[in-house]
Amino acid sequence: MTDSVIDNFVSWFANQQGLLDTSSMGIVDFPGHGRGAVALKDIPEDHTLFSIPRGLTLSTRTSTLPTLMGHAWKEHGLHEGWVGLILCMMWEESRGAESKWSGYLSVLPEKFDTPMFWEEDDLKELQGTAVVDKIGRDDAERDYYEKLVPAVKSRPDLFPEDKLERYFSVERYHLNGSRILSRSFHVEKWKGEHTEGDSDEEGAGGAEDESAMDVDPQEVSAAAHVDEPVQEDAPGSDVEEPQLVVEAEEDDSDDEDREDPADVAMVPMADMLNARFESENAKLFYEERELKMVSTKPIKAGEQIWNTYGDPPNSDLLRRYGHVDVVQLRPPLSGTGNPGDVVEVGADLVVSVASKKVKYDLQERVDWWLEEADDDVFILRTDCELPEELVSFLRLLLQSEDEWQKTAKKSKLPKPKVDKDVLDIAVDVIEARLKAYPTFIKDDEKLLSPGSVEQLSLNKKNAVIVRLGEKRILQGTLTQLRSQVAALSAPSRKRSRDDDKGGRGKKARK
Ligand SMILES: C[S@@+](CC[C@H](N)C(=O)[O-])C[C@H]1O[C@@H](n2cnc3c(N)ncnc32)[C@H](O)[C@@H]1O
Repeated sequence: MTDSVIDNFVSWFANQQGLLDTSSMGIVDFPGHGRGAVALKDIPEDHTLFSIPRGLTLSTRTSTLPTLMGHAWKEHGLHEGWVGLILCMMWEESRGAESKWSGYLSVLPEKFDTPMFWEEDDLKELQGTAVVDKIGRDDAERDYYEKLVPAVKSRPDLFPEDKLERYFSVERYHLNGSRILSRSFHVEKWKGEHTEGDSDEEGAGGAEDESAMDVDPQEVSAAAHVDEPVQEDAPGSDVEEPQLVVEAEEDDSDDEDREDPADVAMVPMADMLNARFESENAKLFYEERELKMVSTKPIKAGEQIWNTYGDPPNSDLLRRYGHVDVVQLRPPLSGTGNPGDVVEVGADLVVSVASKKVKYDLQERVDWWLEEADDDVFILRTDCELPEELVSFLRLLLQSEDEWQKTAKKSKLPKPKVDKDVLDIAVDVIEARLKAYPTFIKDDEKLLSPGSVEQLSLNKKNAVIVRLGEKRILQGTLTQLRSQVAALSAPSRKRSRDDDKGGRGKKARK
């Protein structure tokens, strides 16, 4: 990206009433990271680096397209998921300089390194990882053909024939979906805010967010902040995952997963910041009329200004952003990788391992578990502890018929207490999970070693880093389990209270 492109973007931002402290922050290329923000001088904590008027965010609330389409917006299902925002982005782009966001859209990426765009040969390298089943290309495409195309065809006045191929193709649809996946924020309305054009017809509104009701200025300081990304499904599914979440601090609603698609917004300038595990030194806050990027730590001149993407595992970083984090790992793991990595262990794998060990049928208790605990995936982390939910599930599967009848009667999940039987079966489960990967740890370490890693393409290298991170967690968990088995088997040793405890010692949910 040349300086002039960035200069044009910065001028556009200023012309649209965005305020950038150009003496404190610059935008430069960071090799391997694309563009990012750099501190041009020492910046104290709590300094506003830039602010963005709400009307400059791009969402289905701020684009005029939903209003222009009227009832057809909802009739075509554009008020659900990301398809509406994708269409707004395509339409704004098709308007060229007439669009308020032309200076922003022209700096958005035209290419992604995410697995959504990989060839089969590269995708094979991810076998066994949490990425494979979550790419969601088919779901996304269904929305394109079933909602977007009929909507576009119904309004040739808005979507002229000669612009369809260039701006409204399925390729542009995926590209804009990936722009949302890697750069959008969750921006809620200000409390009590009423947007002109908003009505009970969800998504029918379209005017800019400037008609907010009067808010006590005191409340401005209680602004909410950008928080962790929601980790859910891929674009095209019902529940979406904006890159970053701005949420009201006091809002603890149970419904937070069911986000309003109108809250998903592209935020010019704020999406220029990169992120790295636990490196955050700036964060986006929202107020009644604007969003502000504020330093959360002192930043030295020359340092990169980092936002947070919520420190997700490498599987999610790769799938959503196209990069991975490699930093120092913490004990019990060693070497480098992403301390936020996880391994997903499906309940179906656990059941298939258990069913080889027990003589009774497990279906009834599995159905009960799914009903009561609603957990069909267990998450192992880099602490290499058995998750308490998995311990509780294993205990359930190992219960005698009598015990199981009592459990069902009490309607209470088994306590996550580890004993030899649980440990033995947990070892079998982890060993079975390791078999999902076609290569061994030593193979991956060799591929990433100096002299070898240079031969790998970026996609292959990232895939190996993701799967190695997961395998190290499994191997570390196996090591811990085996030492627990050895401790329990040692006849003379008095067991400590810790030997008895599974996972992190908390009670299983319920
Ligand atoms: C919100 S944008 C940040 C700005 C972006 N670098 C650009 O050039 O426009 C997110 C994208 O930045 C890149 N990125 C962010 N953090 C990174 C990191 N730690 N390492 C490599 N790439 C990173 C990834 O390509 C990601 O999809």
